Amino acid sequence: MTPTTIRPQVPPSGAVPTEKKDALSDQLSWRDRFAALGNLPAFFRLVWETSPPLFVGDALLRLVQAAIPAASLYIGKLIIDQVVSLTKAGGSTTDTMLLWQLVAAEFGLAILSTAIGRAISLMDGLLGDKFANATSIRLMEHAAELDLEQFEDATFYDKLERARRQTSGRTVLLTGVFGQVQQLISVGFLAAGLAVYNPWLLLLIAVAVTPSFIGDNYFNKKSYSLSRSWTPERRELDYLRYVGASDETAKEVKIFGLSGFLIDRFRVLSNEYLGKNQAIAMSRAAWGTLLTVLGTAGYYGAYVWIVQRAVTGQISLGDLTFLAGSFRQVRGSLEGILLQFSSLTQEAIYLQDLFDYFAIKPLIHSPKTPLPFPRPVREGFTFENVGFKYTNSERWALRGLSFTLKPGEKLALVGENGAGKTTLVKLLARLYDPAEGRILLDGHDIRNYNLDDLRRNIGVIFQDYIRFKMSAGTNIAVGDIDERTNQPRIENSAQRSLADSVIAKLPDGYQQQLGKSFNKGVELSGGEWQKVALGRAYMRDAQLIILDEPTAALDARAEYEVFQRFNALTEGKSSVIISHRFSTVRMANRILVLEGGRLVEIGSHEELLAQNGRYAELFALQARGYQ
Ligand SMILES: Nc1ncnc2c1ncn2[C@@H]1O[C@H](COP(=O)(O)OP(=O)(O)OP(=O)(O)O)[C@@H](O)[C@H]1O
Repeated sequence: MTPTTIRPQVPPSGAVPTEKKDALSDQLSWRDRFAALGNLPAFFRLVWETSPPLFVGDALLRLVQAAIPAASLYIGKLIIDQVVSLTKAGGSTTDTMLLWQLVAAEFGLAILSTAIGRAISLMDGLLGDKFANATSIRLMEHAAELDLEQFEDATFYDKLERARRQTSGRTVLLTGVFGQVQQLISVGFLAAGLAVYNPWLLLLIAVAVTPSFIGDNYFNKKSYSLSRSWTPERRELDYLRYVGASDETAKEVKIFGLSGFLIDRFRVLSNEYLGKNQAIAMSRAAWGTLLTVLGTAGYYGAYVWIVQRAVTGQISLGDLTFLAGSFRQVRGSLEGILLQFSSLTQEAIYLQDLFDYFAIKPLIHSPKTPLPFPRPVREGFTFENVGFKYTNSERWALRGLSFTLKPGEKLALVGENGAGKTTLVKLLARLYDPAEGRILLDGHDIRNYNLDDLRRNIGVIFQDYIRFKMSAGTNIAVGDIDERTNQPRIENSAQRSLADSVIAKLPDGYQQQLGKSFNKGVELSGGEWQKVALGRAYMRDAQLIILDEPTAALDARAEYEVFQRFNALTEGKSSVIISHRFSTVRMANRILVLEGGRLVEIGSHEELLAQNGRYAELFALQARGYQ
């Protein structure tokens, strides 16, 4: 197996009950495997929901197909017996008639079997594709509900990754399970025929198939635990492949000459995995051969018994072919079922990943009975002793933060890198909830409002905004995606953010595909992208607009102009601006200075200069740079 097809796996963690299974994956017992089969009903429900007609059609066809082998063997027996009696008796026309009818029936069955086989693969394919699409959509829908914090958790990410892979691989499970049931029914018919002659034959079959089943099961378990323990590395391999071969990284990879470093790392990791996997594959092949020889010996034991009975005249020639054929088929099918059973349970265990992912519930959600969102906001947003720590960090990103953002106020956040400015903004938009204290809106905790209402009333443009590889118009419309067909509004927003002059230069104007990776796509400069992204803030009819340094790539004149216009255009609305340029910051009504997650100063530009504290110091530092 190449690294590309390495099963997505997860490292042990104790967060969710199912994770226990991860830690024990080396000791997957029969009980675990049977327990994993418990996922199948839920899986079938999902498949059924995908398309009831295809599901039923597939099942019915397989039922008919299951009966064909036994019927065909039985007709074969009748044909041979008929031929034998005809050769003995000289053959009358009526007897020959029956013979030809039997041959025609056998022919009919062969055609029917082929046709049904084709129809089944067609239905499996259609159903599998539909199921994969439906699951991908559910996956995205569920991802949209989850918290930002959950995405930043490595264990969660592994789970998401594995679930994502389930969507394409599940067709295998679908065909596998359907095929298993079909084969079981088929074996039932054939075994009934064998049992009529001698029930001991069935026991002999069981003995013949058990060794290779045990062997295969053992090796499946080994591959499973190997691949499961490899999730983090597999993610790293994916990441290396992306960094090593992507339009977004090509520039830096070239400049810093990183390709050798990346490829070496990839090679080491992938070879390590390959080596481990190869070892398992080789011992599996060796043991598999040995155990199959044992099984074959069992089969020939039974064959000898059948042949002997035919020679002594205890059974007819037709019986001989029927029994030998049935025995061979039952053995083959049973082996198939048992072998597939271990891979089936393995698939069912992987299925657990998908269900685990769907079972993750967001912690940030709307209350059952939300308060109506104030329009207009009357008192503003009040931080009351707010503290916040990222899950994966011991440090408080923000602590003891108290201030009020009044309606209509223009607030600027100032502080050195890592001071907590972006974190404050994320808390306002409820991307996270505070660990300590509360944030109030018009006197009520923001958790009491509908989450969508809150977010609809807050427009945030982050410093790492997304450069959608879509049209220029869509790149602005994402600010209020419901208005994406409202061209005047898009153009108006572009005008306000100064993106109109950028778009005017594009060959296809607002329809212009942005991003080089698409045909006829045009790449913008950093500053041009920012003007387009800023347009998103104007698309939205928000009461609070937050700009988290989205202007850093603008030249000084453009940034000055953007903020002058911003102040005029957001008249009456509250705004929060994060910028490291004091020429911008000083335009705000009030400036909030953060240091190490704490509020150290708050006031207007003049007040803070007069205080001669941290702000004055930072201001002087920057001013000196311009002298
Ligand atoms: N997703 C995260 N997980 C863990 N820690 C984080 C995360 N995001 C930020 N931090 C940490 O929280 C602290 C505050 O980060 P924040 O992004 O709020 O700073 P900032 O003031 O916006 O910085 P900058 O000026 O560099 O944008 C930093 O120490 C940072 O390392």
